[in-house]
Amino acid sequence: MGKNIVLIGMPGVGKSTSGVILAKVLNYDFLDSDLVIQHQTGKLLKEIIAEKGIDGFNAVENEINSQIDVENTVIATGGSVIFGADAMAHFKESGIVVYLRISYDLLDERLGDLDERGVVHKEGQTLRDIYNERTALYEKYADITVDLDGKDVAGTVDAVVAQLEGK
Ligand SMILES: Nc1ncnc2c1ncn2[C@@H]1O[C@H](COP(=O)(O)OP(=O)(O)O)[C@@H](O)[C@H]1O
Ligand SMILES: O=C(O)C1=C[C@@H](OP(=O)(O)O)[C@@H](O)[C@H](O)C1
Ligand SMILES: [Mg+2]
Repeated sequence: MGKNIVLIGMPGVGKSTSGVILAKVLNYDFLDSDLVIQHQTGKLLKEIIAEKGIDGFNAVENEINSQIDVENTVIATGGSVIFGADAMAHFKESGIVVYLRISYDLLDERLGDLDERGVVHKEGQTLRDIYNERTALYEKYADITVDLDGKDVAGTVDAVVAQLEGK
């Protein structure tokens, strides 16, 4: 079975944008797990968040990601997937987990309004809080970490390919 390449990282780092190009370069398939969630539930992510709240969304995200059954596929996950222990265990087993890391300052510049963007967070959490809480989890699950600061999409893809070759 050909292992998947599973992209994790903060929203706005380019998991979806760079992921599809990475798939072309590697001659892999591409899957955006946010779209799988929307397809399976028949709802937009923001509708699920509005209806079920953050914990409810994370539960749906965890369950659907745990059941993704593909191979030789670049999977762009949603930024909050790391809150789902089952999903991450599944991805660790069936893929190489690649953490696309961005500095806090660049993320702050890149992300617009957190609510508009649908970033799941608790009431009152700042971007700094979210960044710190998630960084520990991204690091915990990463097989490979690629630093994105100063890289455009092509540079990101090249850096991921180079690190995968070393694996
Ligand atoms: N390396 C990059 N440099 C600058 N902008 C980028 C880069 N990667 C992605 N973007 C832009 O950031 C936005 C969010 O990218 P997206 O792929 O949706 O991120 P994610 O899936 O990680 O949330 C898009 O507008 C995209 O064009
Ligand atoms: O990080 C987050 O809280 C989220 C990121 C989104 O995906 P991207 O990381 O692709 O933007 C999407 O799953 C949802 O809006 C929640
Ligand atoms: Mg995405």
